[in-house]
Amino acid sequence: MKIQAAKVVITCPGRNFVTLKIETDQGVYGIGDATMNGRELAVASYLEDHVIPCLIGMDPRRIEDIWQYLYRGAYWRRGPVTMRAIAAVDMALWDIKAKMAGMPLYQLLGGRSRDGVMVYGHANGADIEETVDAVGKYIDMGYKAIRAQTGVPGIKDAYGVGRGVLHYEPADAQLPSVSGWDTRKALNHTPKLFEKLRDTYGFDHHLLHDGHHRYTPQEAANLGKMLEPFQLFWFEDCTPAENQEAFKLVRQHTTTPLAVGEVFNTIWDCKDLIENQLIDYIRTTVVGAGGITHLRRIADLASLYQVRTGCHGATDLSPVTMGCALHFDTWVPNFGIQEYMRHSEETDEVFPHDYHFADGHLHCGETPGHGVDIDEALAAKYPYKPAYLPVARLEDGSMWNW
Ligand SMILES: O=C(O)[C@@H](O)[C@@H](O)[C@H](O)[C@H](O)CO
Ligand SMILES: [Mg+2]
Repeated sequence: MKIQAAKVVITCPGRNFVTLKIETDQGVYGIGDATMNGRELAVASYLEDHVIPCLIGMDPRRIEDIWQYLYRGAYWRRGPVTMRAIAAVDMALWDIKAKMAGMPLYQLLGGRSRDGVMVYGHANGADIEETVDAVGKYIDMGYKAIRAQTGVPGIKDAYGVGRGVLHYEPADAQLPSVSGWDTRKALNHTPKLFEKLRDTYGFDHHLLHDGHHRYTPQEAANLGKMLEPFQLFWFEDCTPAENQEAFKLVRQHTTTPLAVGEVFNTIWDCKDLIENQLIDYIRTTVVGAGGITHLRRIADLASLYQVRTGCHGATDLSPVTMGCALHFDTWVPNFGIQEYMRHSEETDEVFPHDYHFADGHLHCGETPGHGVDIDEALAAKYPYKPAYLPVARLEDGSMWNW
């Protein structure tokens, strides 16, 4: 069996997606996601110019060997571009293998560990009242877990506050828009949001919060401590994690569970955090961290230390990643939660899929493969549009972490 052809499809049904399609000499094809929000064309070129020429003629059944070929063979290891390109190939090859086996992907991974995948949605609002209403809407839709973000008085476009209710989309400008940040104001405001949420809805639902890399370790520890009475499911990206040691300081001071890893690419980025039990949830996902083959390794390492998975699932991760993640989540023994930001209707039409939401959970389908396809004719109707994520500046103009 041979890989006969492969191509990259770029489409923008509301936001940009980069998709790899691998075709075999036996008529079976597989699909993989290679989207990197705001830097899409870099991965498309990496695949078209440097990966596809090597794939032609290879045996698509050799998933592990091809993974190692692309990782070791590049010499330049790791990084978001390389690992997304490898991830796209890996997803497509697992799709092909599962289609050939006539099984849904989770069966190949080891079979079902749970009936459904608990997901969390994004509730946000311009102020506390709006966010409290938004959380209520998610509860009404059946969600068991909800991430809550709110506008902060005096901060321009605080992180996580979108314009739409269900389809919040941060990458929306031809050039990066400038948002504001002020740690003091956020520290004053955020605990009030969670106090109000618990007063209004009680303690039956899981609540989550994303710090989006804004705090220093000491500030993160302070916020984690202030949030303890409200029993969060997790406090995410409380401080930048390039320096994994930084989490020691946070950990020493708070029992609020910590989640990190949506910007990680490999097991090496999370090794120290996991081995030192400095986090509770690892957020690496299929597209970001080298596909199913590598994500499985991260999850196995994490399981030794009682760290559970919490795959990133924002809208910039295409339905192809979501499909793969749901098969992974259905199997992985140390599953924690899955993020689920809904895609627009246009996106769902371009990527027909068999997963569905019911009762606070997502359920992968039983179609052989990962269950997500691409309608290329429809994709062609939505050409690529440059779109950047915002940047953040402090009041005095200094750059900060968005
Ligand atoms: O937790 C999250 O979902 C966020 O941190 C993401 O929305 C993130 O901002 C985007 O994926 C960036 O592309
Ligand atoms: Mg996040």
